[in-house]
Amino acid sequence: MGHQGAEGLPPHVLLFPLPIQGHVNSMLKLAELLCLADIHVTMLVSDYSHGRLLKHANIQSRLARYPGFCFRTISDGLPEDHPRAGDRAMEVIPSMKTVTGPLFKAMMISNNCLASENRRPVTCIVADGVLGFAGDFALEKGIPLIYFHSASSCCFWSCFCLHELIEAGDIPLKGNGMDMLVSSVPGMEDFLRRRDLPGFCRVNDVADPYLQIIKVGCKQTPRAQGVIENTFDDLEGPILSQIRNQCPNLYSVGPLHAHLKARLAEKMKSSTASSNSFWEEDRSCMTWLDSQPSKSVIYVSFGSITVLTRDQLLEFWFGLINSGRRFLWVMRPDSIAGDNGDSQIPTELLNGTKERGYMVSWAPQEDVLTHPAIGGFLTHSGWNSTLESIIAGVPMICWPYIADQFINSRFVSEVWKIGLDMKDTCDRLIVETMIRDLMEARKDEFQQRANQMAKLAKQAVHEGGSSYSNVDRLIDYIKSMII
Ligand SMILES: O=c1ccn([C@@H]2O[C@H](COP(=O)(O)OP(=O)(O)O[C@H]3O[C@H](CO)[C@@H](O)[C@H](O)[C@H]3O)[C@@H](O)[C@H]2O)c(=O)[nH]1
Ligand SMILES: C[C@H]1CC[C@@H]2C(C(=O)O)=CO[C@@H](O)[C@@H]21
Repeated sequence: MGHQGAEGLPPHVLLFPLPIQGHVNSMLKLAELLCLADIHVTMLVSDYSHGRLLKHANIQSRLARYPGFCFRTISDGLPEDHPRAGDRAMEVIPSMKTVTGPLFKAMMISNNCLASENRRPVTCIVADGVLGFAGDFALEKGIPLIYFHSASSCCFWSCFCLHELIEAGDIPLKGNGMDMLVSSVPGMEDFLRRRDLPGFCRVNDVADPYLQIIKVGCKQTPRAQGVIENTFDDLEGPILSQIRNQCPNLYSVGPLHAHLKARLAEKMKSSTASSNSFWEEDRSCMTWLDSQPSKSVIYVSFGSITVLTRDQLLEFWFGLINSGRRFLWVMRPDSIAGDNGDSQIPTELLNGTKERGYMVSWAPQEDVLTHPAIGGFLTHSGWNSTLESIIAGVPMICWPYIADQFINSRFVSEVWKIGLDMKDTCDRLIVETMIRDLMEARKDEFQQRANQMAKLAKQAVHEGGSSYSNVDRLIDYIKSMII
C-alpha cells in the first residue's frame, strides 16, 4: 500500500457514511472540521445522495474552498426509484452490505487506496457504525479504523447491550409489558422501559435481519482504534463513561453542526456553514417567521424518513389547529403514505392553516430553530433534529418513528426534562394537550431547562469546551498515524 513520494503530504481520511440524509449530513460537518485542520478528506457517498447534494445543497462550490476535500461515489445497490423512506428506509443496510461492500473493496484495491499524485493512500477510515464491511476492509489491510455514530450515544449503548437484552427476555418486543423497566442496559435501569428501546427491538423474532445486523455491528465496535460520537459530555456523560469502558479511545465532538459553525467563525471570521440538504430549502418560511411574535410558533418536522398515514396526518393537523397555536410545518413531498394529491382536506383545517400556519416541503431547519419566533418543536426525535433543538434552546414534543428515535425521546422527557414524549400514540386530543402544556401551561419550566442545556452545548463546542478539545485530540491522533 506504500506510495512513492508521500513524505510531506498530510494524512488522508476516508469518510464513509450510511447514505441517508441524517448520516451524510453530520459526517459532512466532520469532513469540514478535518479539512480546516489541513487533513485530506475523501467523502464516499452513494450516487443517489451525491445527486441530491449536487442538486439541492450547492455542495460543489461550497466545498471548493477546501483544496484537500473530494467526493467519491459508489452505488448503494438500490434502484434509482426506491423510496428510501418509511418502512423501506432500512433496506439500504443489507443492500450496502451485499452490493456496495464488494464494490468498495474493488475500488480501494484497484485505486491503491485512493492515492494520487498529491494524496497519500488512505491513512485512516472513518466508517459509519453500520458499515461493518468497511471495518472488515480496514482491518484486513491494516488501515487504522475509527467508527462514527451519527445517532445518539444512548442508542449505541443500548444496542451494544442487545445480547443481554435478549438473554433477559426483553426482546423480541411483542407489544406486551411495554411499560416494564429493562435492567440490562447499565446506566439506564431507573427510567428505560421496553417501549423506549430502539426501534430495531420492535420485532417478533430475534432472528430479524435488521436486529442482527445492528447487534453484531455494535458488538464489533471495540475492534476499531477509535470511536466518534456526535454528542457532548454534559448531555450524555454517564452513557459515554459506560461506552468508554469498552472503547477507551472515544471522541465526543458534537453537536457537529454547531461545532463547525464555531470553528469557521474562529478561523475564517465567518460562520456561513450551509446545510447539506437532500431537498430544496424553502426560505420563504423565514420571512413568515419574521412577522410572528416571540416564541409563539411550534415548528413541526419529522425528518427525512418518516412517512405518515392519512389518519396520522389528520390527527396531527386537528391537534395543531385545535391548540390555537401558530405553526410552521414541513411536509416532504413523499411523507404521506399513498398520497396521490387528490385527497380531500377538511375545510376547518385549511382555514385554520391559512390563519395561523405555514407549510413548506423542506425548511432551512438549523435557521428555523434559532429564529426568535420558535417556541417549540414537534419532532420525530432524529438525533440531528434533537441536537439542533437542544443548542437552540427549543423544548420538544417527541413522536418517535423508527430506530434511535424511541430512546432519544425518553432521554428528552425523563433525563434532560426538556420536552414531552408522545410515543405510541397519535391522537388529536393528546397533540393539542401536549402543545398547550409545552407552549403555555409548563412553558417556563421547559424553557428554563432548555436554556441551561443550550448554554452547556455552546460551551462544549467553543475553545476550552469538551467537544472542542476532543476534535483537537482527534486531529492529533489522525496526524500521529503517519509519523
Ligand atoms: O425541513 C427540513 C427537515 C430536516 N432538515 C434536516 O435534516 C436532518 C434530519 O436529520 P435527523 O433529525 O437526524 O432525522 P432523519 O433524517 O430521520 O435521520 C436519520 O439519521 C439520524 C442520525 O443517525 C437518526 O437519528 C434518525 O433516527 C434517522 O432517521 C436535520 O439535520 C435537519 O436539520 C432540514 O434541513 N429541513
Ligand atoms: C435508519 C437507521 C439504520 C441504522 C441507523 C442507526 C444506527 O444505529 O446506526 C440509528 O438510527 C438511524 O440513524 C439509522
